[in-house]
Amino acid sequence: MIKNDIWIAKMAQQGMITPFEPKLIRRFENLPVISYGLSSYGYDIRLSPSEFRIFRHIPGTVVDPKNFNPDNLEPTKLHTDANGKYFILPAHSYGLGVALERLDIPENITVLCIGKSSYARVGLIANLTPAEAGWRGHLTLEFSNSSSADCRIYANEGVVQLIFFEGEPCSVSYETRQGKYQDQPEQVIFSRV
Ligand SMILES: Nc1ccn([C@H]2C[C@H](O)[C@@H](COP(=O)(O)OP(=O)(O)OP(=O)(O)O)O2)c(=O)n1
Repeated sequence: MIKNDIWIAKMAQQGMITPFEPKLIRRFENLPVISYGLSSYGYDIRLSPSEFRIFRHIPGTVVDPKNFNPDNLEPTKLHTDANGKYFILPAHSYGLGVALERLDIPENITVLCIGKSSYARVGLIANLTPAEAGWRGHLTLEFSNSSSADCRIYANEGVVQLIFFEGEPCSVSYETRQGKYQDQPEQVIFSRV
């Protein structure tokens, strides 16, 4: 069953989401922000200002998830203006960022990471991915700008929402099988095999 705000707040106190914001924040220092924090049946995490990378084509090469070449993912600059701190994802491009929050997923919970409507409305698609039972770390977040216009993506503000589902206890969790993306730090982690 999908977990509610009461359960999410209780588990966050035990370390499931760090830092944790117990209500949905829509303004910060009197300025509107892309919302983050606890919602009725989920939690909206923020984009870390630490790093954002954008795919670029290197003529004569093909991106290989089994043998990833970091040259294909170029770091991009963090900008600042009166509206906040932001990265720019160019039109029709794909970029990777990282979550500001550290997660520690319980052994009987699966998390779905899905997009926020405000970004969906401007053409920014967050790739739909799971965080598995027993996984810990900072999520690597994947975005595609499907519109023909460059788009801002704000750091320190809401970027992706998490939905928590409880299941019967599993026999092998991400922790017990020692998954390769366990304990991700607050930086973009490339595809591995
Ligand atoms: N946006 C996301 C979604 C997930 N993860 C982390 C948490 C997941 O538990 C872990 C593995 O996710 P998948 O099972 O989708 O990845 P793979 O199947 O490719 O890897 P593995 O073989 O480790 O399961 O990656 C992440 O960093 N960023």
